[in-house]
Amino acid sequence: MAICTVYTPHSLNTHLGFHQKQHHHLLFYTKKPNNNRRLINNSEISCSAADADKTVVIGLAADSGCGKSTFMRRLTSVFGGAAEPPKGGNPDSNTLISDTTTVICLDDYHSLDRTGRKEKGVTALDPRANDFDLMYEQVKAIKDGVAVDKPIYNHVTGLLDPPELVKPPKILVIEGLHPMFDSRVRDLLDFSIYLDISNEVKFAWKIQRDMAERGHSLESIKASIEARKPDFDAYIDPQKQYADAVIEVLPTQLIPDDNEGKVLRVRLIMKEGVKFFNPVYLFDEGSTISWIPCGRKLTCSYPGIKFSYSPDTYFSHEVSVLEMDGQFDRLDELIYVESHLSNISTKFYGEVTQQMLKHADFPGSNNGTGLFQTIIGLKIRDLYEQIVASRAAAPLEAAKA
Ligand SMILES: Nc1ncnc2c1ncn2[C@@H]1O[C@H](COP(=O)(O)OP(=O)(O)OP(=O)(O)O)[C@@H](O)[C@H]1O
Ligand SMILES: O=C(CO)[C@H](O)[C@H](O)COP(=O)(O)O
Repeated sequence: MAICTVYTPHSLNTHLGFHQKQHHHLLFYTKKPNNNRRLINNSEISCSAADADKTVVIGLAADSGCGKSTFMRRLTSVFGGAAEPPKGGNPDSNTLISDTTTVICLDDYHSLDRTGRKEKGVTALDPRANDFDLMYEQVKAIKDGVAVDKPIYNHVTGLLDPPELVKPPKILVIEGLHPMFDSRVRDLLDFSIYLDISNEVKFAWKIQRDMAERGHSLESIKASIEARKPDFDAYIDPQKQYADAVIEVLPTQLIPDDNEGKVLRVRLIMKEGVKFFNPVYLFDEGSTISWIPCGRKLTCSYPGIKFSYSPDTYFSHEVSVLEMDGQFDRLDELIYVESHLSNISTKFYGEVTQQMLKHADFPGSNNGTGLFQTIIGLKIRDLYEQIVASRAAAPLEAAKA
């Protein structure tokens, strides 16, 4: 859909019965976007990509191996339909496309390939190994409705492959190490999320994946985490101050001196005052609540489950924090917890539980990581629908004025 402006002579306005006060022009919609001006019946018509059609851009930041792909699978599932790599394209493409969303991985903006980084002695987290000018230009172009030829960083070969075409989707998710690092890119984001995985938990997840699935040794995993840490602290971690929502994953406090890292304490930190985003709350908005739901309606084994909710400040911003410590024994009973949460942007009763059950095999489905990722997915759908509705209403309001 494009928005068109009709510039009419005043006499024609009157003749057509148009009610125009000042500018002698009218707005209308057409399904054929056209940037050219043309004359029809003495009226000049100019059309451009409607704001209502502009791509909504979401940023998801986290270190590698911190659950971005899992989160993306949960998010795209909320919109329905599976996300697939571009058909007939590079089999090592990092892009995932579904009906509504396109997820691009910011690793594709590495300016140095694996050898280049080794020669220069920089990590992929270092801004010098990334092309932020290109990232900005391309995300902006997509947001403005223009397709781009985006580079591909090939994680199999460590090389930069020939580019792939990315067409503007309804929702573009930019996920990776630096979506909020460059202020120009940051300003393009309609909503941003940071996955903040504590060192202990990151280590446990890395071991689980890289040792079990990729055959790496414990020593090499430790060394890789240590080698990345200074750049992680300098360039990745500070981005969390800009995020509209942070999912913080910590060791449990329910088991004294737990060092297994299996039971997790997960905090959903939600910024107040973000347009089109109303933080979730438990029982009573703005109160401080502590809730142990275990009992007749929720089966819990050791060490149980504890929820908390309270207002707080985070990097000088007012936030609401919802916390879950522990894990679910039976996912179908999650409906009991869901029914006590408000502002979760579901379209029907039990939608959170349904989504969680649908992806019960994803990592984190029995704890707060899966629950809060699902809820943020629903909040993003709601944010998208609100943005589209407000953009559609804006020109009509302007025309009425
Ligand atoms: N919520 C979770 N609970 C337990 N383990 C998890 C969770 N999320 C991710 N993991 C573990 O971390 C691994 C990496 O997850 P995922 O592939 O989603 O991360 P990623 O950030 O996309 O990684 P990369 O950037 O390296 O591709 C998973 O294989 C799993 O072992
Ligand atoms: O931090 C990372 C983001 O995923 C990767 O380490 C970075 O992209 C470099 O990739 P590779 O290790 O495959 O060369």
